[in-house]
Amino acid sequence: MKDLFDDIPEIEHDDTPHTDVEQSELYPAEDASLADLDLALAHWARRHGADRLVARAFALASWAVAQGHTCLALDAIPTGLMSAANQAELPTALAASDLVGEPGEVKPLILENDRLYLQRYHAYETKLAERLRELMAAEPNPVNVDTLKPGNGLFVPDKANPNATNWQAVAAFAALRHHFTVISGGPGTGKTYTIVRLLRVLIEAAIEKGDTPPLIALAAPTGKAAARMLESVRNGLDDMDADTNFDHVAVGEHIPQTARTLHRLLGLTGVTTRPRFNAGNPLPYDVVIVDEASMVDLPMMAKLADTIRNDARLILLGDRYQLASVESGSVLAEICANAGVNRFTDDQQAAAGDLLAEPREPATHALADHVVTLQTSRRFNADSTIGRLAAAVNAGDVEAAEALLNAGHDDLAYTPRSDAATLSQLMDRLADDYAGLIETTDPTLALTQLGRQCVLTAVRQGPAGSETINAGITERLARRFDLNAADAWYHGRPVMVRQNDYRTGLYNGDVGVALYNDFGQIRVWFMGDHGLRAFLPSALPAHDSVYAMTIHKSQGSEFDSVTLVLPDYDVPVLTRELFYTGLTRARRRLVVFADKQPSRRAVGWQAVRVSGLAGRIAS
Ligand SMILES: Nc1ncnc2c1ncn2[C@@H]1O[C@H](COP(=O)(O)OP(=O)(O)OP(=O)(O)O)[C@@H](O)[C@H]1O
Repeated sequence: MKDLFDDIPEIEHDDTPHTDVEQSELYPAEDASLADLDLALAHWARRHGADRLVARAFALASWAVAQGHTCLALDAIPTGLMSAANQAELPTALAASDLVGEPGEVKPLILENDRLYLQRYHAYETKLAERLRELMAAEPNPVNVDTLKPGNGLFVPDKANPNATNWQAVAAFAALRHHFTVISGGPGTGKTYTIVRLLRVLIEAAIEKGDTPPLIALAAPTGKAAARMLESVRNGLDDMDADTNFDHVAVGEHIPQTARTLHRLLGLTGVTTRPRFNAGNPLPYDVVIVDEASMVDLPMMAKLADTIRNDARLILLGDRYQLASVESGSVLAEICANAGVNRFTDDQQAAAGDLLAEPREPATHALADHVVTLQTSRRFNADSTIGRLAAAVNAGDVEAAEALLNAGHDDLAYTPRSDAATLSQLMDRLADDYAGLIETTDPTLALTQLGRQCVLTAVRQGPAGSETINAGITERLARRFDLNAADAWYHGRPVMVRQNDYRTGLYNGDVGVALYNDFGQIRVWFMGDHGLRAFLPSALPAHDSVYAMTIHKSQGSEFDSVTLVLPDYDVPVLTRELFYTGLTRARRRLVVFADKQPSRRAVGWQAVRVSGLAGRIAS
């Protein structure tokens, strides 16, 4: 069988000097936002016969991907990147170019309905949509869903509202009846709770029939998220222990004791972009569950869907409102942002019976029956200000968000300033908190404190950036404890790993702490699946100090207490999704430092990523 990406040629890198094209001819100096890679692609196009306008379109298509879009919307090119006059001529130039093709053609650029794609991204998008449609079209072997029904013990009706639809049971129902399901929900809405019960039904059904129980894989986009997923699944199994009819041993032994990164799962651990597993060599698992799916970018999701056997189940868990992946695409949000969410076809409504409390208008959308959003957070009850703030931010309700911030509550404190003087006072206070790390010699205590609190920032640099806050706290601690400022490794230094490292088993986002041992040597301690692990500083992959981290880096992590610092000036990254993701990292207490104007703007501004995925899946 052919590999999904076999017929997509890479654009070759050509190192021959190219004096024939003047850089300034293509890119006036003010085009600072175009990166070297964008420029290199345009030069490649020029050398392969593209005129200036088409070469520029190559650069812009590459620029669009770097901005997180999967393609360039021709009707929304910033005039700073291409003049209106050139934009008017662009469609004719593209139509005349040999380097630009239609869908189905093998050309470096593909033009489809005013969207211009680098061919690879067009292929990722079309193949992913095609693969999801294939998975959605097939019906798995029937599993008895009676155990999900209210009163049967597995999904208990909500005491406050016993007659309402139990969306957790409906999510399990959807996943039992389909090969592709998305279970979306905010923090603590019971995504893992649902999955553990769903796996139990699948495993028990197989055991009862005398079949081999399903082979299950748990995976997440980052090592940190994978570790959290595993912990939640273990907790979920323990919770289920309260149920006397449950054979923990029989079920538990078929639930994996590891959760892997997607890179690991697919065998993408080298420098190659081609995974070891693909359509021709699919994953051996019967059920693949991916947590924190909002962080999965388009290329990874396409590769993942490609590896799922036709008779296996792919279940994505995540929060559709969170920040999308740093790379291109916002696959989860696109799948969830359509008329299919919590909507069911006639057929499924009949099968669901009283799982759906009231009859609903039958849905016809391609994703109907496949996407279920969980509604009730167990972490944030109705009185939780963090929960209400999260809802207001999601709804883009600036007034409600502001009222909550200003009202003052036990779980939420707000300072409407984030100027340098205010942040300096904040760093004084934080240095007091983090002094505990320097005073302890116990790695478990130190790591527990680091899991309890964190400062999250919108940006890395500048007065309200994570680098500045990290440096400020380090400086204060160095003064107070008379640390050697030149020594990067001081007792109590918290660090965060910046890249996946399969040699040490340390992953991007893992947090450790440096402590002197009894022999006067520094060791950096991390909590692994099987307990504490210590490393020599020189053995660590790339890392940074981590009193503060960016909200992007915090995805997939949670802390009891979060201090959220937004800059007092506008930055493009400051969007509703960023604010929501940052504030929902807090389990119990949130402290916000944010100037009024930028935070108002963030709540009102939703990030939009140009992509054709939703339309393709629906079509
Ligand atoms: N129906 C329920 N009845 C009782 N407790 C529940 C129910 N659903 C979830 N919980 C509890 O709520 C907590 C959060 O659930 P869970 O970890 O499954 O949520 P999640 O959506 O996976 O959260 P996260 O955002 O952390 O990924 C857990 O302690 C779980 O046991």
